[in-house]
Amino acid sequence: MAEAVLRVARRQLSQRGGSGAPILLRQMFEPVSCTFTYLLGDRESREAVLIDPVLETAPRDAQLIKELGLRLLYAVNTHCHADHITGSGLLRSLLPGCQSVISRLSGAQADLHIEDGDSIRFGRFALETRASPGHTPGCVTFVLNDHSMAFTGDALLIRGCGRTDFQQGFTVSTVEEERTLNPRLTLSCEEFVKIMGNLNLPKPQQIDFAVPANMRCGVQTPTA
Ligand SMILES: N[C@@H](CCC(=O)N[C@@H](CCS)C(=O)NCC(=O)O)C(=O)O
Ligand SMILES: [Fe+2]
Repeated sequence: MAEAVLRVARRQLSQRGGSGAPILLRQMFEPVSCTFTYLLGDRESREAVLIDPVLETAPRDAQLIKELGLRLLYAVNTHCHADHITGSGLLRSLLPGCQSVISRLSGAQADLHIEDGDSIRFGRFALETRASPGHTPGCVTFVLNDHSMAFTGDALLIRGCGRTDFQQGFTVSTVEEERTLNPRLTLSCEEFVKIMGNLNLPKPQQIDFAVPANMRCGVQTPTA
């Protein structure tokens, strides 16, 4: 499912971090599961993080990271995905030094487990971890430390939200837009619970093998 980048408090999609230093941002798309993967890097130190990589496109992402002269520190997951296998396990093999990351509450394996309030640092920047359960209990949102961007995974979608009935575009919007225009977020609590309990969506096609694989950080080979 499409991942949403939200501009917080009406700020334009920032190319500058809290330190006043330019940040490198790339959005990449995986067409089978319609997943957006985000690469963020510090142009000075060349340290980078990748948010929600997909197994099939991990080699593409690794190639881009090498071409840009970046050093990937973390391949992070917003949640244990049901519609695709994460690329975080493969990336730690393709790019030595990269660590896989997911929330402790996801119950999934990873090199690093994060919790609400934890910061993921890369160069002069950091992603702040905010718990955003609902779609899954372990869903987190990553907020850039200058609060210009938020990566919400499937917890909050543009004009929608992630389904709540299983396992425990240039896609940009703003928190204000979603508060006022999102058809689900403008309902009363009772109406929201009723709608979400009656979506009657089919199971994601890859769920039966994607979730078990993602509980093991995707597909990975042992590191030396
Ligand atoms: N067709 C897709 C899965 C569609 C789906 O269930 N999407 C999830 C997010 C990915 S886990 C969701 O929460 N959708 C919300 C909605 O309102 O549609 C597939 O089979 O892969
Ligand atoms: Fe999901």
